[in-house]
Amino acid sequence: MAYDEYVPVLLNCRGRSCLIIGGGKVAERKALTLLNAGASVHIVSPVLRSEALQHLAKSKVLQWTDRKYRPNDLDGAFLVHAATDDSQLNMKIAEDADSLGILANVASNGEAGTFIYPTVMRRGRLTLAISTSGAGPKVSHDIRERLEEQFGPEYEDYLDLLYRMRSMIREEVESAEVRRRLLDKVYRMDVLSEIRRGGYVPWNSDKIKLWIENNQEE
Ligand SMILES: C[C@@]1(CC(=O)O)c2cc3[nH]c(cc4nc(cc5[nH]c(cc(n2)[C@H]1CCC(=O)O)[C@@](C)(CC(=O)O)[C@@H]5CCC(=O)O)C(CC(=O)O)=C4CCC(=O)O)c(CCC(=O)O)c3CC(=O)O
Ligand SMILES: NC(=O)C1=CN([C@@H]2O[C@H](COP(=O)(O)OP(=O)(O)OC[C@H]3O[C@@H](n4cnc5c(N)ncnc54)[C@H](O)[C@@H]3O)[C@@H](O)[C@H]2O)C=CC1
Repeated sequence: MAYDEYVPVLLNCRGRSCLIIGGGKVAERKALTLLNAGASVHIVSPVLRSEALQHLAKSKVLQWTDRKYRPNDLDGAFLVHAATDDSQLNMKIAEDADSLGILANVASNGEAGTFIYPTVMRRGRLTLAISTSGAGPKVSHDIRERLEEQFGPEYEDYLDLLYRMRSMIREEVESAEVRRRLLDKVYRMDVLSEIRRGGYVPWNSDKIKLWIENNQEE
């Protein structure tokens, strides 16, 4: 059967205005994802059925407008979640958003929106995102659990070091050829095993600088 092939991207939502219509279980899950990413979250819903959302609204971690959806709620939004328990309304919200060029996720019918969520596993900067393109999110969940065993917490320290080394090489080494040589060596370093064995001490800037100086030759 034909289906849409989604384009996987990682969105930077920090400081961006993200709207959620509805205040139930799905709204809660999406709000927490967005808040963790530093987004500015606005919920429009006559009631907040989720207790977590009630606390977040009370403490002003997110903005709550306690009434039903109106089309002008979309003004200025970067993206919107149509997460009410009224699937006709969710479709209408997605249409309104699309006509304004605003990204829309539809909880009751993923295919009607412009984006869907994968299930996500994080290890610091490592993000593994798994999706069945709407076939059955439980399968994505089960695959994530298997990957969690395969990719341990050591990736966080490892990618932190990799990030700092790559940044410093890009900043400090002018020759593209030397940069390439250094990066080859960085990727070949077996820091992961060292972290797994225990006793790894995160490298400071001096140690990274010294390593860069000493590894420029073939
Ligand atoms: C298309 C998509 C759109 C989107 O939400 O972006 C979508 C749509 C729908 N989900 C439905 C049901 C459930 N969704 C979950 C859970 C998750 N759903 C997520 C993503 C997606 N769900 C996108 C596709 C992702 C993919 O294909 O991989 C996860 C991965 C991420 C997240 O939500 O953050 C998160 C798991 C996090 C984790 O545990 O790892 C559970 C389980 C639970 O609640 O615990 C159930 C009940 C069990 C069941 O029905 O399978 C229904 C039917 C509603 C109805 O019956 O009315 C629809 C509507 C439809 O199918 O179109
Ligand atoms: N995408 C996903 O992962 C999942 C999607 N679903 C679907 O998502 C829908 C929502 O699920 P839940 O969050 O569990 O529902 P829920 O019943 O917990 O919450 C629905 C919320 O929508 C609000 N609402 C109703 N009419 C509104 C309006 N006119 N304007 C603004 N808000 C309005 C209600 O006040 C309530 O806060 C379900 O109907 C189901 O089809 C369900 C489970 C998972």
